[in-house]
Amino acid sequence: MSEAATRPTAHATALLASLDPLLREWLPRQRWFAGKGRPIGSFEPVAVTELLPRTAPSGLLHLLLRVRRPLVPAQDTALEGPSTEHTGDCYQLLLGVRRTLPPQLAPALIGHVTEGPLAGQTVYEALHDPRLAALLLERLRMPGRHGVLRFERDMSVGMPSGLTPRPLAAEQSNSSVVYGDTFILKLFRRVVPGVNPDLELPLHLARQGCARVPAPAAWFLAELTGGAADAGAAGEACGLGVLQPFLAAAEDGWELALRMLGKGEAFTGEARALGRATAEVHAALADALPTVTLGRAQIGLIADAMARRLAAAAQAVPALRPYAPGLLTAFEALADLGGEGQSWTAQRIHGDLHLGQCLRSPDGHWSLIDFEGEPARPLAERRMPQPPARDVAGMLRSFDYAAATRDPWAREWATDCRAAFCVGYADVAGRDPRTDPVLLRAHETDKAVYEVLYEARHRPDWLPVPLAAARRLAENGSADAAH
Ligand SMILES: Nc1ncnc2c1ncn2[C@@H]1O[C@H](COP(=O)(O)OP(=O)(O)O)[C@@H](O)[C@H]1O
Ligand SMILES: O=P(O)(O)O[C@H]1O[C@H](CO)[C@@H](O[C@H]2O[C@H](CO)[C@@H](O)[C@H](O)[C@H]2O)[C@H](O)[C@H]1O
Repeated sequence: MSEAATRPTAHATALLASLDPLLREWLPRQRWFAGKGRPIGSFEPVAVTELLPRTAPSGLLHLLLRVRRPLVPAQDTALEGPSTEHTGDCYQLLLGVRRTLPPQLAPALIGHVTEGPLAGQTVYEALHDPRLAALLLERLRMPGRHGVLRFERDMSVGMPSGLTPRPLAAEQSNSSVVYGDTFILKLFRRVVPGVNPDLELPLHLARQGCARVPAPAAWFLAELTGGAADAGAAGEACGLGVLQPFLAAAEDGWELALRMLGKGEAFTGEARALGRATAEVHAALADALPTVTLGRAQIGLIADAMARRLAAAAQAVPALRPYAPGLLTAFEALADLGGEGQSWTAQRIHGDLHLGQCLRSPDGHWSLIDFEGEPARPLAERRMPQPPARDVAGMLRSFDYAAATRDPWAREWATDCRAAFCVGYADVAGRDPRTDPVLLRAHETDKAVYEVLYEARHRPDWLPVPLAAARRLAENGSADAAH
């Protein structure tokens, strides 16, 4: 967020000061908070919007909050992602405010305010309060502005009022609420100025008639004027949330894969179908948005960026260091191929494709969700055209992850799924991703490096999974000998 866009009013500053001690304690415990393990320096209000006045029984505060942290050593910054001490990270909070919290809302408690404009009030996670979650849906039903917030919708999609809200239990990078098993609202947590690909790409895909993505029905943004100082985002609104049809009967690919693995059943038929779905989405994105040819210079830049990410990850996670020289050979081989005149096409892609981003309807139809890209990467980077091999590599890694949940590691299962996925991809794209082994290996290596950082940061118990892949990729160039 830019400095100018975020000049706080005296009221917003006082409000935030009264919440300061609560948020300091509560924020680091949230899965979506990227600043774990580093002390919070200061909070600054980027925008405060009262969606419901603080009159009985409850008020609804929408808060965009910048969290600044003190200067830390480079390795910690690598672990944390791209935020800097200068800009900090901006988070979206929806706070309910009540005098007393009814027992059913106890799990949503953030804390009791003792000083300032909110003194004597109890603050809690608004999305857990059916009354406040319903109010948000009502706002989405009626396009228009509310302070800095702008609500928009696709008027061709019917949106009944009165749908019962329930927050989704699985807290991931963001937070979601399901309305009457009809819609799901995804609220972005760590927000940056500019077009959010999780709204942008599904809108384009819907306009292309691509049936692989639930089409956005409504969305909301923040208009923070004042000349944004952040890279490439000047004047662009900041995406805050998207409402999509909820595929109530669908099962996500990760759960399904684990279930089938548990029963000793093959997943190759589904893996092949997933390959086809991915290739269809890629084809639609290539039709809808510009593509570019990657020549020698661009391939060199991609290989350099991968090598830099590896160096940063190895610095942050000591356990990765023994494999770094072997992993680097994947990026050197990519740069060499670029030097030999090899070129590839880059296009907009999903950006963080894994089994958990794929939903299978009971009729066997696969949909893809969550086009936000890797949450830790800068927005401009996430919105750049990239080789589709990046998504393919993401899925190949995911089969490896699923296999790693078994003891002993179900390596053959993963190998079969990886091959089937590539065959399915080729069914639609006309070209098997394995035809470009150097490109695929580089992307798979880059993904495994990303995963090492991700797990170190969010789920240390899972770190052995990408580390084992790093070891295999460093030794023999393939995460589970699928080639
Ligand atoms: N359209 C949908 N229909 C059914 N379930 C969905 C839909 N969109 C998301 N979900 C569920 O919500 C979870 C979180 O959504 P996702 O977009 O991946 O959020 P995050 O960015 O927090 O990971 C998914 O794993 C999936 O189970
Ligand atoms: O929260 P997101 O879904 O946007 O993605 C992040 O979290 C994922 C884990 O929830 C993480 O995925 C990794 O773990 C998965 C198993 O839980 C596995 O299927 C993926 O292959 C693996 O990358 C993802 O990397 C991260 O961006």
